[in-house]
Amino acid sequence: MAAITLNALAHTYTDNPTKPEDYAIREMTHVWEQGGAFALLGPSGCGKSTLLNIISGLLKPSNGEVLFDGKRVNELKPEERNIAQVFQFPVVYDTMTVFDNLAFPLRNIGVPEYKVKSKVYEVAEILELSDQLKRKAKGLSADQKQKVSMGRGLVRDNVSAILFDEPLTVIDPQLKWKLRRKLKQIHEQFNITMVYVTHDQLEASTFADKIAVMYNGQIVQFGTPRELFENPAHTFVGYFIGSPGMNFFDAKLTAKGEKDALMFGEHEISVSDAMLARLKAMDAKKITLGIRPEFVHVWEGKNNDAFSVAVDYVEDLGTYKILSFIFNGQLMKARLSEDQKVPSGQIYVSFPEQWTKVYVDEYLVDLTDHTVEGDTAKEIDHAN
Ligand SMILES: Nc1ncnc2c1ncn2[C@@H]1O[C@H](COP(=O)(O)OP(=O)(O)OP(=O)(O)O)[C@@H](O)[C@H]1O
Repeated sequence: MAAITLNALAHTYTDNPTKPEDYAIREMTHVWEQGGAFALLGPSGCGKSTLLNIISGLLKPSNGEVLFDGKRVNELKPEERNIAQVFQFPVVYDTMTVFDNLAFPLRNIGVPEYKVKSKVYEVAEILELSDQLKRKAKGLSADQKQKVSMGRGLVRDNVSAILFDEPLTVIDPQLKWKLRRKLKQIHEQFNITMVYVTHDQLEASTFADKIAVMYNGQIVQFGTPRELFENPAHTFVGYFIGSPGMNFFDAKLTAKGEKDALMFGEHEISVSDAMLARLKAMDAKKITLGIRPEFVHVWEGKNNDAFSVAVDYVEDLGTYKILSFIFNGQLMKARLSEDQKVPSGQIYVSFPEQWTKVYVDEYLVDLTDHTVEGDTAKEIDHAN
């Protein structure tokens, strides 16, 4: 088991990189603490597999270091790193039995046969493969094969970490939740550092205690599912997490009498005086406001403090409804609870100050005094 540190890490697949876009991984410093269950979440092509392959040693980074428990491992081959990697597609030897597949990594390093046996039985029990041990892997279903792949990662006592690269892709939807729960249980039992790569926010938040959201080769936020939902550090996090994602609209800081105000067209959006002062001090040019549909307040009757907007349509999603409305020419969404009256025509909405997030050049302007970890802290500092 190990803490994994990525120190000023960057990677490019091109020979002569000249611009940030030439990098699949843009310079990042990040720590996966020992024993944690983490997810690496992001859209296709953002660099997730590249990062995982650098950690496991399949890929040599162009710049920076990988450290396990503080020791540099850049020069170590994958097999010397004691990392187990589970890929999208099961890696099993079809002609071998399930027992021999599970035993393979142990026999490979000369573990005595009596120990091999007890370890294989233990792991097979956890993965509910005990009654399959004598079968040839060839006849197994896709999810059973993937369980064998996972089992091969778990048999060794000394693994530093297990890396999962979209391991449930080939699994039937109704079995996915079962395997995900199994992984969680395995994590609790073995206390191994686990990094789980996915582009699915539900998969990430059901598996991980903390999620790293990756975008364009960078980790733009590392936090609990709740932190990502309530306080997205980057507009991409607001957009990518949540269903539907955050509403965004551009705003301008404008002098209004003695004071400054944040305007969306003709409408003044309420933010704290401290925020107005911060934006002025930053001389912010590109200001974006974000509010989640869950936090838009929809008034049942006329409310002079709220904005008058036009209902566009209402989508019924069973236990809740999504209201689409037009505000200042822009389509936005609000989530209505099951018992909330469905409005029509001209209605009133307001944006509670606490949930109206302010972004400058896509990064959150955070006035609270909490410590944010890793890259995000740096980037927020930079934005501030
Ligand atoms: N071997 C390679 N040679 C050149 N470019 C590559 C190579 N592998 C990946 N890339 C590029 O690097 C970027 C990151 O790819 P990567 O596969 O790491 O992303 P990903 O987030 O894992 O995507 P996916 O979920 O689709 O696998 C992409 O632009 C991709 O085209």
